[in-house]
Amino acid sequence: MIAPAKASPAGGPTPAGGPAQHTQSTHEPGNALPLVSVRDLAVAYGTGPLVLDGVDLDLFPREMVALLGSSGSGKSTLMKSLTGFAPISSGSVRVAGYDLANLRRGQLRDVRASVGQVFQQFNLVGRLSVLTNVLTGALHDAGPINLVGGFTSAHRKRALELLDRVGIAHKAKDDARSLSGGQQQRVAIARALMQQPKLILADEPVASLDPKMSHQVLDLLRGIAREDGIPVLVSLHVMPLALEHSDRIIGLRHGEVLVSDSTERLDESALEPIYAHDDEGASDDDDLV
Ligand SMILES: Nc1ncnc2c1ncn2[C@@H]1O[C@H](COP(=O)(O)OP(=O)(O)OP(=O)(O)O)[C@@H](O)[C@H]1O
Repeated sequence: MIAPAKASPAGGPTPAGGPAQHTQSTHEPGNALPLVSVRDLAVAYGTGPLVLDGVDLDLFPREMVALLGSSGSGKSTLMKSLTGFAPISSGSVRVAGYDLANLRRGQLRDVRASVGQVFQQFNLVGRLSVLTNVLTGALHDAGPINLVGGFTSAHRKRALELLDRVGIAHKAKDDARSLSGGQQQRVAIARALMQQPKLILADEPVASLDPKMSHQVLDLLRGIAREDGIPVLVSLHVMPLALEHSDRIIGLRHGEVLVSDSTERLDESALEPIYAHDDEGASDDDDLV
C-alpha cells in the first residue's frame, strides 16, 4: 500500500503573459511541455467559501489524467477553471500558452475553441442528425453558418472520418436522440475531435453508462490521448475505472489536492482517504463502488 500525502506542487509559478513555461515535475512524461499549468489556484463563487484552494496541476501531451473526489470536492470547478468559467480568486491558470487571468479581447473564445468537452449527459441536439452534431464541433472554424447546408465538403469528410474512428459511421444520418447512451457519447467525442482540440475535458463521461460502455468510452478517450497527443482530463466517481484507464490520478478533497501520482504507484487503499469522512475517517461507500 502506498500512503497518500498532500501532493507537493508540480513546479514553481510561471511568469505572467506569454506561453506556459516548462517547470520540473515529478509526473513529467518524457521531456514534453505541459499543455496546462495550474499553480496555487483558489476559486470562490461570489462571497462564498473557497471551493478550490492551493491547487496545482500540470497536464502533458499523450496522458489521460483521472480526477477523483467526493461530490462537491471541486472536480467540475477545476475543469471550469480551465475554460474561464470559474471565478479565479488567486493563482494562475495557463492553457495552451494562454494565461487565463490576462487574456486579451477575443482570446477567451480561442481558448474555449481549443478545448473539447465531453459531458455526462452527452449534450447533443437530439433532433439533429449524428453527422450534423459532429459538424457543430467545427463552428468555431467555419464561422456563423447554416447548420444544415453551410459546412464545406472537407468538414463533412472529416466528420465522417471521425464517426468511423469512434465506430458509428453507419449511424451518421440517424437522429442523435435515437442512439444509445454509449453511442451518443461516441458522437460527443467525435464532435470534440472535430474542434481539433489541444485539450479534452471529460466531466463524468461514463456516469450514465453501463460498465461495458464505460470501459469502451474510457478506452476510446485514452487512445485519443496517446495517438493524437492530446491530454485528457477525466473526472470519475469509480476508483477501479480510474485505476484501469488513467496514467495519473489527481484526488481532490474539500477543494485541495490530496493525491497526485502516477496510477501505477496507486491502489484503492491509497485513494480511500480522498473519500474519508471528516469525523471518523471512514470511507464513503457510495463513492467507492
Ligand atoms: N455556480 C456555483 N455557484 C455557487 N457555488 C457553486 C457553483 N458551482 C459549484 N459550487 C459549489 O462549489 C463546490 C464544488 O462543486 P463542484 O461542482 O466543483 O464539485 P464536484 O466535485 O464536481 O461535485 P460532483 O461530483 O457532485 O459533480 C460545491 O460546494 C458546490 O456547491
